[in-house]
Amino acid sequence: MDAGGLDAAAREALESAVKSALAGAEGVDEVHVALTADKQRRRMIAIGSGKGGVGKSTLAANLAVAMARRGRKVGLVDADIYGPSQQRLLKTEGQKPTASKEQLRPLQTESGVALLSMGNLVEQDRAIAWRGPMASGALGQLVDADWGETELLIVDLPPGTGDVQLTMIQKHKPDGAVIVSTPQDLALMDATRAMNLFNAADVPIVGFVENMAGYICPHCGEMSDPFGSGGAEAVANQIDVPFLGRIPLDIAIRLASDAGEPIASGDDVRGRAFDAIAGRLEAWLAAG
Ligand SMILES: Nc1ncnc2c1ncn2[C@@H]1O[C@H](COP(=O)(O)OP(=O)(O)OP(=O)(O)O)[C@@H](O)[C@H]1O
Repeated sequence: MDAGGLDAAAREALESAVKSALAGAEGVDEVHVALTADKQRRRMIAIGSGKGGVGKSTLAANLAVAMARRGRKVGLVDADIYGPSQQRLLKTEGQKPTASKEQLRPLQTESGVALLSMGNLVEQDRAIAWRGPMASGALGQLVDADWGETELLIVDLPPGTGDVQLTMIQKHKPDGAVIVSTPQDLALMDATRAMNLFNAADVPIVGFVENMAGYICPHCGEMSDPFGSGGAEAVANQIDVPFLGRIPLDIAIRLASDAGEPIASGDDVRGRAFDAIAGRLEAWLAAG
């Protein structure tokens, strides 16, 4: 009996339903139920943004960690080939992935997420001045690595909507895309452009995330809105894409990232906003 996709409680319920249905049937002395789970296909979710610095890498790292904490086998590809940062966010600076049969083996991070970042493959602080085809080739090696049991691959795309991004999206065809934006109008225009890029490649949009939505003062805890708030949700509603959640601008989020321990990996309440988005992504994956 295939129990793929069922959690422990649902498996138990299925098992006892089968047992009670067969109990007492003629010729049946004992009932043994064997449940198998088909190997789940790997799903790839791209995290994109219309422009740089809006928190795409922060979201990618925290979402990966939050999904891993929800029991998923998660891998993270830092496709931001020109400015990789995941090696820092997931504390693997200085580590080098190994390779077998010409396939890279991802690094295992303390946060439970497998990682491949260009930042672990090229010398630190050396600008990567690659042309498009070389960048695409490098990305291919990261995506087609030996991801083993990984069920969910999160891809942190380079910022913007240029050729490199388009080639990546067309070639590797993610199952869905999450778009990050800050609340200002200009950033939102860029986010809409990013959405069009995915639409052009027939990649479904999982939804929009608004980052740096309100500033929480570390001294008094009061919230203010330096960049405004609610813009991404309004745009998402206007263009009829789901709104996945809002992350406040909070110094604790940056400090945790800089320390290589994404805030979603601990018990800090400020990690909950990422977990809520992970819950929505989980629901999207379950529906697809
Ligand atoms: N919600 C937040 N609160 C506080 N700081 C944040 C938040 N989100 C991101 N940051 C910080 O803002 C900076 C930019 O974030 P990040 O690197 O994630 O952006 P990005 O969109 O991936 O940028 P890039 O274009 O360089 O790839 C980082 O220093 C990060 O720690």
